[in-house]
Amino acid sequence: MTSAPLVPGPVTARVPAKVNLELLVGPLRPDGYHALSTVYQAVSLYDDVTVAEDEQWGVSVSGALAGGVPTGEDNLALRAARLAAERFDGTPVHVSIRKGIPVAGGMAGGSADAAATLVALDQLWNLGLDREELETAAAELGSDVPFLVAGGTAMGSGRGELLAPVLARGTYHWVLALAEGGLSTPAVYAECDRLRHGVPVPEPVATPALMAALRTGDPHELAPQLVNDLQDAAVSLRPDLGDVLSSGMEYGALGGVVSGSGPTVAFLVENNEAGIDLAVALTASGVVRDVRRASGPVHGAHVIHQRVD
Ligand SMILES: C[C@@](CO)(OP(=O)(O)O)[C@H](O)COP(=O)(O)OP(=O)(O)OC[C@H]1O[C@@H](n2ccc(N)nc2=O)[C@H](O)[C@@H]1O
Ligand SMILES: Nc1ncnc2c1ncn2[C@@H]1O[C@H](COP(=O)(O)OP(=O)(O)O)[C@@H](O)[C@H]1O
Repeated sequence: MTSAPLVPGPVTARVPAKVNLELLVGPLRPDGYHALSTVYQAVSLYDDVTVAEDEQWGVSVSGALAGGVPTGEDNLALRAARLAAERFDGTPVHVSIRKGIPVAGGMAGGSADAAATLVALDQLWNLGLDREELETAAAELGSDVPFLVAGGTAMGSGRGELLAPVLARGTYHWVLALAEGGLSTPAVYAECDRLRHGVPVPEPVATPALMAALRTGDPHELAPQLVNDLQDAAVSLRPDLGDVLSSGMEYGALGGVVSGSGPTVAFLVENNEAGIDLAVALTASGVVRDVRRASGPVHGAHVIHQRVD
């Protein structure tokens, strides 16, 4: 008796969001990107991305946060799948995304989906890619895609795609204030350039005090080191973020910073209980649309499920 050939079943990868603990923005480079020195931390808000063999390329998005995500060729996960197919001789897949990461929120949701797609296809197509091969493909898709493959806490240089490990002890607790609508990353970088016009901008260098704070594992040490050179630009485009930042501090956050290009604001709190208190206070205040609690660091994109058909 001959049995039907085994078809590889759909593979699901889970991928976290990120916050930038430090985001130092250097001069605009000739290729249109800014030189960066950043420290990323992966935090426990997740998208789940499933890839399945199909007759044609496609992508679908579900979940309460799915609004605003493109479902055509612009979707970064679909772009990741097509890039992987070109490079590794793959056939069409359908990508299904369950969104738990705010869209256009400065938490790298699209980049996360691209990272998860690469990791899931590595398994679906049995490619056996090593970390370097995954991160090289990731860098072609966006500056912070390699970090979403890596996860943890890491330093990013170049345009953000060159990663180096950072020694971080402990677990940090975050309250994330979500905003109505998103901010465009290129628009925020452009506003940063506009605000700094005529001011000399040095090459960015990671702050030793931040690295020292991360080695202590103490959120009180980390809080004063949180810094984002895009924050003024994000607040300039969205002045309501100024109120969000001051409310969070008033209600007991140890520190607060706009996440990446915003408009999400990340508040560092002492522990889980303090996170619950701050989330309740911010929600009751009406200054934020919605809040999420998260902790970090967590792992980067990883396979959580493969169905065997
Ligand atoms: C600002 C950051 C901070 O981590 O995150 P988000 O807020 O988007 O999550 C990143 O730099 C976003 O990285 P990513 O979203 O991957 O950006 P990319 O697709 O590579 O670039 C989109 C556009 O952002 C601008 N850009 C991006 C990276 C960089 N180092 N300099 C830039 O000027 C450029 O205008 C570029 O065309
Ligand atoms: N899979 C995806 N998830 C979210 N946004 C996506 C995706 N693919 C493309 N995009 C586009 O990327 C833009 C930036 O989204 P996102 O990566 O969530 O934010 P940010 O760059 O602020 O971290 C969105 O406005 C959306 O148009």
